[in-house]
Amino acid sequence: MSTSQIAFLKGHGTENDFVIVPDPDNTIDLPVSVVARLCDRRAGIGGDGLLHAVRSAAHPEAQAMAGEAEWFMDYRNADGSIAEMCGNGVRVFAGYLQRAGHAEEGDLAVATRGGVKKVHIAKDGEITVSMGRALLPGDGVTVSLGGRSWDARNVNMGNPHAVAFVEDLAHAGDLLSVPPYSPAAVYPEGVNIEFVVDRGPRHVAMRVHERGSGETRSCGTGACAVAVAAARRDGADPSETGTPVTYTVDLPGGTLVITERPDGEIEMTGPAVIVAEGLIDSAWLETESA
Ligand SMILES: N[C@@H](CCC[C@H](N)C(=O)O)C(=O)O
Repeated sequence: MSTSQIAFLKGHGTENDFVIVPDPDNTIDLPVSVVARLCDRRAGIGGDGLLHAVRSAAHPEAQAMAGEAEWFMDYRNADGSIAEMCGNGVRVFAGYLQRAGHAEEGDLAVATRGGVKKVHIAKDGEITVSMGRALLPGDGVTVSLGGRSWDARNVNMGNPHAVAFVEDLAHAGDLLSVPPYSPAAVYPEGVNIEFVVDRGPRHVAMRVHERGSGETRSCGTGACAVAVAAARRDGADPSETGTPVTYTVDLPGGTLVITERPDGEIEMTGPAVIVAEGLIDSAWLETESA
């Protein structure tokens, strides 16, 4: 960890919140322990995750994408673990790039561990991300929580999800602070678990327990996984009908609109908000790092 002060921003997308650390040349070392402390809501800045903003050419995991996307979103969960993708994170990352003058309204590309994501920043500030295709491995999955169990759908959006349709979101109770059980054989790297209820035609509501972060108020990849699982449950498959299918997904922190296109591409639209920017105190970093 460098001893000089480190700039940060704080942002959120439908209240899935992030500490953003701009580091164009990839000179800031962010070990697991430092990420976890920065994301700590009492002793640190606080966030569901951290977005390390690095030029693709300067990051070994992103160099191969540098020709397509100038910036790499090096995403970390709140516990410091690395994840392949973060849907809300990509929108907030694009919002940061625009604020910093690295991107303008319109189209841009962002490199992630889940590949290059195409992003559109609209005039009204809403951001649409092409999230790629969902994979739906056929594994039967059971999610258990508080003495109840549900059959769940295994959906991969670059990162793993188990989607359980439940009778009442309250069944997830306060127990979302305790990790729900899901089979390690299907998810050796852990899993994000979504609990879903119907709100109306092609309109659902969900809560999520995120791998590496606990219960969060929103999850973009989770909302995409939920929309695809709901569509298949409802007998809708755009690749068969040639017609896009759109679901509105309500989360505790806001609403995301998810469209699956006939070619399988999933588009997620929602807000991105930059709340603050400042400097991480170097004395705190040195003390805490010691
Ligand atoms: N909140 C994110 C997902 C972040 C990664 C996830 N916790 C994982 O470990 O896969 C989103 O908006 O997609």
